[in-house]
Amino acid sequence: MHQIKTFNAIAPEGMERLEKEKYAINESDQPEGIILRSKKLQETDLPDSVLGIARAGTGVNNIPVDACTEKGIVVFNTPGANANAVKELVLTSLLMSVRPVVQGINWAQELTGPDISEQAEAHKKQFAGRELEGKKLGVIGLGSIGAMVANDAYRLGMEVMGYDPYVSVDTAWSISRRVQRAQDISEIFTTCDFITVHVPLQEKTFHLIGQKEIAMMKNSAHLLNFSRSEIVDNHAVVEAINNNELAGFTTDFADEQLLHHDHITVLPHLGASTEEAETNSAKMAVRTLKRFIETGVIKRSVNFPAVDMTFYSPYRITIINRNVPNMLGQISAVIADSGINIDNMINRGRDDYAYTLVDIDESDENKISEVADKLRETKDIIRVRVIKKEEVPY
Ligand SMILES: NC(=O)c1ccc[n+]([C@@H]2O[C@H](COP(=O)([O-])OP(=O)(O)OC[C@H]3O[C@@H](n4cnc5c(N)ncnc54)[C@H](O)[C@@H]3O)[C@@H](O)[C@H]2O)c1
Ligand SMILES: O=C(O)[C@H](O)COP(=O)(O)O
Repeated sequence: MHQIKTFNAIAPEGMERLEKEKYAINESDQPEGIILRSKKLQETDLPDSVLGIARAGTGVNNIPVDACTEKGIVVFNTPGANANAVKELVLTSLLMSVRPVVQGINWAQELTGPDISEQAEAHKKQFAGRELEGKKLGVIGLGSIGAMVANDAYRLGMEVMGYDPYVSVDTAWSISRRVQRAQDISEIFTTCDFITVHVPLQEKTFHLIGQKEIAMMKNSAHLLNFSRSEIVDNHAVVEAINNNELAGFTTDFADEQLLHHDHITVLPHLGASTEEAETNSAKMAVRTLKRFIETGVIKRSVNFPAVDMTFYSPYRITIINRNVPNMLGQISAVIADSGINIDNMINRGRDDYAYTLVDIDESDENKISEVADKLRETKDIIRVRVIKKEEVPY
């Protein structure tokens, strides 16, 4: 039985793909796999049993990824699975930043008397807004979300400029050629009426938008943050808005200093909270983790290379090692010295670590267990796993 632990509510459409005969959910404190959303794993001791962690979502800043890599724990996420949900909320927020819709709705609810309709007509002017058409939107980060926001904002009639020095080839192909490319991030800050940021939280994106960057923006600009709170310096935002140096801010991340401010809208991290996004993310996370547990195949990992090989042999050995010279030679030698024939083998490196799958033409479990122990004793090998090929019913 494979033991899985979950944190946060993971959509049942995903969890039900873990067959009851093979998987036990939240029944052990020694799980092989963890599935979670935004739970901060930094606050949890990870037992040695953990092989893989699947984030049903995109941001992995709630997972101690470097520590996991050192322990040979593979971390996965679900790229793009919730992008449409975030895009729709960003577009909603853009529209709400120019139309005082919520204020109008709340005002209308308070109306009393026999002439409600006349009162509404007489006072509607106070809720007049502006239009997005013809205004310029800057999109920082053209990944799954940024690319969708850029394309759809263009379709709404906005002029759109994007900035992403690391944009992937696939995403670059999906972006409308009418979206202008900024050569430098300052072009976005100095020329745009609306600026939305869609980058991961990393050391180099912490306070990517701070006092200096806000000072470059138009006083009439509106800033949106649906990425992570720490990417924008909220204190600098409040100061700038109070000094009329920035017109407004919408964020998906609650922070006390942002509350009860007329020009600041705070949402309770709702970007990915749609039925569709939760289902997509859960299904993708479960599929990825299940494949890794059952076959050792790695896909969509944020800390190990993608490695796939069809599993034909009776047993597979998976090896995580430091990416240093002659590891493959050592692995092959240990296996050959044990008299085991290698059917197939694949190895990929990523930064300081590498991952190897070795399919062996051997069914003697004692012999396989001995060779696995010898591999574990080899310098620079961090983790070794033996997987028995499961019978696939026809
Ligand atoms: N509010 C929510 O509920 C919600 C939902 C999903 C994702 N997110 C956040 O949004 C982030 C982006 O999500 P995504 O699915 O688009 O991820 P993604 O990985 O597809 O795209 C991120 C993009 O940012 C770019 N980038 C990285 N550093 C940059 C920099 N310094 N300047 C410009 N571009 C840079 C990358 O090249 C990449 O194209 C996630 O990391 C997560 O933190 C929030
Ligand atoms: O990074 C993400 O995917 C989002 O922030 C969604 O987080 P959630 O799964 O906690 O809603």
